[in-house]
Amino acid sequence: MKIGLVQMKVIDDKGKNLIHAENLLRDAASKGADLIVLPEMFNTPYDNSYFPEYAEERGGETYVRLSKMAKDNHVYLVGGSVPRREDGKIYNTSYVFDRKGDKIYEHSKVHLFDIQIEGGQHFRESDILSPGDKFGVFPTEFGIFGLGICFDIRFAAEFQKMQQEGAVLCIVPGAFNMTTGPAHWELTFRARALDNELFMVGVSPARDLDFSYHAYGHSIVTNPWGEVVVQLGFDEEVKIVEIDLDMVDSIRRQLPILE
Ligand SMILES: NC(=O)CC(=O)C(=O)O
Repeated sequence: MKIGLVQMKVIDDKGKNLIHAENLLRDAASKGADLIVLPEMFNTPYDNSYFPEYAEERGGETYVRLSKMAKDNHVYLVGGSVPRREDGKIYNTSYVFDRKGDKIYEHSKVHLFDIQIEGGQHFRESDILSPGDKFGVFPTEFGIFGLGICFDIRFAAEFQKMQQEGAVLCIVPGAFNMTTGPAHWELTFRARALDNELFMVGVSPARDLDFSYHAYGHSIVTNPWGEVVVQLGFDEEVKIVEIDLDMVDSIRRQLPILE
């Protein structure tokens, strides 16, 4: 299968972010992508101060546009994530659409990004966002896939559970930063892939020094042997990556740790 990684720049204008995502997604689809992944918080700058203004209910403008992008381009789409409003709370939510534009799954970030690294990054998503309460998997024509959002990747047991529920590939829209990115981005994607002998796909926003939060970029695909299949730089880029999902069974047979 071919995966389109859309490492896009995100600005303080939801309408322009949506148009930009549509254009980049069309480009990825025209190059043969079956599954396209957008970054964490792709319609808003990644900063607590923007989330209330950008938040929409499920079924809002961003949701409708994502569904149309999937249908018009006949692709599976993991719509990065967006601030979602429900019952007076805001969640960091990722919607997944199939080739017909039907929503087949959604995940709200369970483990919120609250860190205080001495001399480095500070962030408290929980000042504004509420956590999701579950992880799961969803079927596709290629096999069963799992989904987490950014900080969720640090919780190995959640990915082990997705593997036990049949996942052969897990997708993580994420926005690590210039403290955690160089230290842990590649490491966590390789580790979760190797622990569970599956493919991992991570898509970040491109870095933009005009905003308070400097995303690491480096969108990545890692394989069941724990290798990096592809890793981008920090700038905006659309990349198509071909993977062979038969590698999952092959590695699990040769190195039967999951048994
Ligand atoms: N956006 C995030 O959740 C960032 C993150 O997980 C990190 O470790 O950095």
